[in-house]
Amino acid sequence: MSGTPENIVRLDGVEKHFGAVRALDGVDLAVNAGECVGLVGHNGAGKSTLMNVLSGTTAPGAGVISLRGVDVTRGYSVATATTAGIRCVFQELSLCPNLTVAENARIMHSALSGFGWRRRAGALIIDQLDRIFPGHGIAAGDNVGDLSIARRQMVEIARAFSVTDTAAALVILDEPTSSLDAHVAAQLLAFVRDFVAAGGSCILISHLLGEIIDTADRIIVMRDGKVVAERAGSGFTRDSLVAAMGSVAKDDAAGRAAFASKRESGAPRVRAKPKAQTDGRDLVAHPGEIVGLAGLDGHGQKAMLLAIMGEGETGQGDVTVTGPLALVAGDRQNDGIFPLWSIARNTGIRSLRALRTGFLIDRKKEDALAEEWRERIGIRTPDVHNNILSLSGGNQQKALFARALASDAETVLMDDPMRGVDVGTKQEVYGMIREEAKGGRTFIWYTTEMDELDHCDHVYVFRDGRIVADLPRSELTEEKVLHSSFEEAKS
Ligand SMILES: Nc1ncnc2c1ncn2[C@@H]1O[C@H](COP(=O)(O)OP(=O)(O)OP(=O)(O)O)[C@@H](O)[C@H]1O
Repeated sequence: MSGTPENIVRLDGVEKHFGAVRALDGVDLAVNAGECVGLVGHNGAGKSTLMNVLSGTTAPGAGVISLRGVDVTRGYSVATATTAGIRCVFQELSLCPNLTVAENARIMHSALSGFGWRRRAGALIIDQLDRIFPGHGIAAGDNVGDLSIARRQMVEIARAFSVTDTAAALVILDEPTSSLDAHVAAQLLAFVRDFVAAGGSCILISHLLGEIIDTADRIIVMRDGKVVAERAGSGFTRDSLVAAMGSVAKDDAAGRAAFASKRESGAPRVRAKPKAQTDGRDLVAHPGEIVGLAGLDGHGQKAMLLAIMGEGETGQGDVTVTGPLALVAGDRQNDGIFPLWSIARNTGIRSLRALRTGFLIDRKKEDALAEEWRERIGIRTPDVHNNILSLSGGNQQKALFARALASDAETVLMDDPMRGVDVGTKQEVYGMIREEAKGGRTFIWYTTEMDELDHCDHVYVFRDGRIVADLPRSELTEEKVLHSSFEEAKS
């Protein structure tokens, strides 16, 4: 059972257990040359673990791995995978933040050694960025730690597709568009189709079912560590995919229609004017409102959220806030989780006052809060005392939501918060946000997903650090948002 030479890679009966958790429970999978395989499944289904096995970073507990028809299970490693041209774009990006873009390219491509390596590494990565993301605005000498998460994602993708001594035979992309805006995501997906047409192979992991259906030749659905469905991409609709995932997702259209948008009057809870704003526009959010921030990524939306969070002290704008705030950070790894702490401590950290007994944090109260939210938001873990890093990416994101929603914040700021969250959970969280807003909570929500703007009472479109459009929900259309996003800001 070691497949045929057409199989770039083939797995038979692969298993991986983490204690009691069966992350992979007998997975069979084959990828051929010249095809894009879509991989979908709920948060914690086992997709990233499967990718880690393929890339050689996780050794399976059982099963057979073969490359081009040859059984390579014994001693399979990162080096074996690299030599075979298997490249990965990880969900939690793997670039070194203290190095430049060119230096990060050098780390992956050992052929870039010797005299003038820095110049050659820079040329290689910039050339690939130009090919995939024309107009990317990234320079070879930029420090990766200074780049936005979207740009870091672009560098990681370009690095995986770059060719030096070994060609990229199979590129595995784990949620590659989750922090890209619609325009840049479309550039990537078009490139993937070209790469596959030229004989390359891709595994595309995503929770954005539309992009999977449009891009993948074949779609594999995982549930609880098993492959539960496999068909040609054209054989699935969004609904049949959701059903195969065993997701509880309901069509949210009814919920959205029933949601009566309103612009409240009276004293706002937040009033904020971006630093670069030269006209009279400002962002206003009243109690009970859901306010959306839109536009192409990197045009001042995150700076606006941080200016509000810092109540103007970041110097990024004029801000007036009343009441406590909480932030669901966009960069989960760097700004969101405390990686050495348990799920319970990560959930409770924004509610310390409520969790105190006397001067001390009451661990029983902290556990009770974490248990309550594990149930409410469906965090998949056998134990809330486990380290936060034992959760899948989407489940870590749910813990960050729980942290903000469980807090006493009257205004919750959300920086593209659905990154990596599965379709079923998203619908539940949308419902929770609407309920909380009905109860008087304010949400200010930056999103790169156009559909999510439909949940907002009011949307501000950003361009070049300024608000360029201000749309009540009744006037909101995708066309208007795109038009404003690309329009030059008037000074
Ligand atoms: N290092 C680890 N220690 C303990 N459990 C782990 C570890 N890595 C993964 N798991 C568990 O294995 C299961 C599968 O996780 P995996 O990250 O593969 O899911 P996923 O399908 O990629 O989810 P997501 O869509 O959220 O990224 C989860 O229950 C997760 O908690």
